[in-house]
Amino acid sequence: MSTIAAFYGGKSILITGATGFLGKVLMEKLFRTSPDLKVIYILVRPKAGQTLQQRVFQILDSKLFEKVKEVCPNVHEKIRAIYADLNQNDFAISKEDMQELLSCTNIIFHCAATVRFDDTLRHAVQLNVTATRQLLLMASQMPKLEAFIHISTAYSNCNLKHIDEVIYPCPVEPKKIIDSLEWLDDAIIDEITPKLIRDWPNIYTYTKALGEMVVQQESRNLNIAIIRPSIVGATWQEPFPGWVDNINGPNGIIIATGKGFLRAIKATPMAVADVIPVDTVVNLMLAVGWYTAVHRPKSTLVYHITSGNMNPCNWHKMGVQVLATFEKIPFERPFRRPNANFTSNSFTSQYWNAVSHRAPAIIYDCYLRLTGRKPRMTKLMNRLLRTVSMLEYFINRSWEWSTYNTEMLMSELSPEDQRVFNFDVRQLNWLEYIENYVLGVKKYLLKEDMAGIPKAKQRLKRSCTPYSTL
Ligand SMILES: CCCCCCCCCCCCCCCCCCCCCC(=O)SCCNC(=O)CCNC(=O)[C@H](O)C(C)(C)COP(=O)(O)OP(=O)(O)OC[C@H]1O[C@@H](n2cnc3c(N)ncnc32)[C@H](O)[C@@H]1OP(=O)(O)O
Ligand SMILES: NC(=O)C1=CN([C@@H]2O[C@H](COP(=O)(O)OP(=O)(O)OC[C@H]3O[C@@H](n4cnc5c(N)ncnc54)[C@H](OP(=O)(O)O)[C@@H]3O)[C@@H](O)[C@H]2O)C=CC1
Repeated sequence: MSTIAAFYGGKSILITGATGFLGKVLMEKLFRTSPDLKVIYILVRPKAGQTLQQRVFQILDSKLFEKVKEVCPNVHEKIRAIYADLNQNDFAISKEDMQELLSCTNIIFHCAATVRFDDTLRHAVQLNVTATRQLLLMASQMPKLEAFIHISTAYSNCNLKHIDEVIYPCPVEPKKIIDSLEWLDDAIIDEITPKLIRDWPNIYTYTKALGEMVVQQESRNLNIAIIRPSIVGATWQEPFPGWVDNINGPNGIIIATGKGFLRAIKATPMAVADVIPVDTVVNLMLAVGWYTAVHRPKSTLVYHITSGNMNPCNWHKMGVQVLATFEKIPFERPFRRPNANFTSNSFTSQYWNAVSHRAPAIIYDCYLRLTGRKPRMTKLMNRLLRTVSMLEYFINRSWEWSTYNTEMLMSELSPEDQRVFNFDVRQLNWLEYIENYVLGVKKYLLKEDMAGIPKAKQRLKRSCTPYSTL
């Protein structure tokens, strides 16, 4: 029997961000490996016209949770959705719910965050910094709390080239920023933002760094650990390969390339593509939860969960394999035949943007106008190019993350735990992983029918010019 799985048995676990990409995979694994856990509290807000219960049912009824229903048939009874908005004071949690959380919680996994690169500083600080402080305050009032696991990002210190498993100080104290945001108006905040974030590439990474500082400052006597994943990608193995559910990170680029919109990307082909499968991250999170609670390290340990130093893949290798997979498993109704290149030169990149992106979009919009339809390709292309430009920072650089704590933890696990909670990325076969990833994007994100593959292949063979069937 796995020691880690047994540890979570009978426990009350609080998860923030449970409706997000990482949070869902975390819940799935917890229920599947520790079906005798007591309860998972999830802090949820109503969204897109759905109540909390509807959101929970939608998650539990998804393909991701199919295996869970076999091992934990009463899973619905073990999830307790608590109304909460992390943007508000006290998270707008009712008194009764708060009382229950404070008196029962054993473990906290804090995953909620805004991951948008272009969020406003006010909103990003509220969610990634102030809410973390608030949650730590709650945690300090939980008599049964055994561990608080904070999810950060490997890029919280991406202004450095070599990053150790330590919390780095930020130039401005988080408290000062939180306080000043209370009285500064939005126009002034916009003006000072570039000066505040200095050499961080965006507000997201900057506020995640501030969030870590808050964890360090407000840790009191809590048992805390920080986990820093790099670019979180589709599942590698569990519960099945290739599961993804949002367009963040590489996912949107894979779609845009597979649909033939994106033909050139400004990237350094030999830079490390530090993608890490989401199930690998979740396995580490659960191992860290156990280790932190049971071994109670004296200080807050930081764990990097990255692939570059143990099993590196570069953007060239990834790109070639993505394109090769499109030949085998094409996406339906592409704008053009998928065919993309990386260019590391700004001038060439601008040339391709004009010739291969903007010009075809303008021509296609003319065609739509002439046929009495509403033009939309130029707008779509401009948004896509804006998105790609925001990701460029991460695909034109390599970082070195030390992984002593992660390796130490691996060596602490029993052979059974190393198998059930495998986070040894050295075992990852990139070519196989990337193929499953692209297939997962087609199946779970685009929701395309696999039965259409032969027809899509035939069309691909015939095509070399834009399709008009978009
Ligand atoms: C040989 C060549 C072969 C080539 C083949 C290809 C090979 C594969 C190579 C892969 C290289 C991968 C590089 C990954 C680097 C990731 C680094 C992450 C590092 C940090 C990791 C973290 O620690 S943390 C999580 C990261 N956090 C995000 O990753 C959020 C980013 N994101 C946003 O901050 C917002 O998205 C932003 C952008 C403001 C737009 O915002 P926005 O207001 O315009 O609105 P939306 O977000 O709603 O998106 C509006 C439209 O952009 C489309 N779109 C959105 N994302 C997209 C995306 N990634 N790629 C494409 N298209 C995307 C979407 O499909 C919509 O299309 P539509 O208009 O048709 O609806
Ligand atoms: N994905 C990645 O590549 C990486 C992610 N990370 C970190 O992992 C964590 C999880 O990221 P990921 O799952 O990808 O992100 P998602 O955007 O998929 O999920 C974010 C979660 O936070 C919740 N949330 C956001 N705002 C609020 C709010 N006001 N009140 C309550 N809940 C809120 C969302 O709820 P709702 O569904 O209601 O919006 C959602 O559950 C984050 O801390 C992120 O920084 C780190 C490295 C890479």
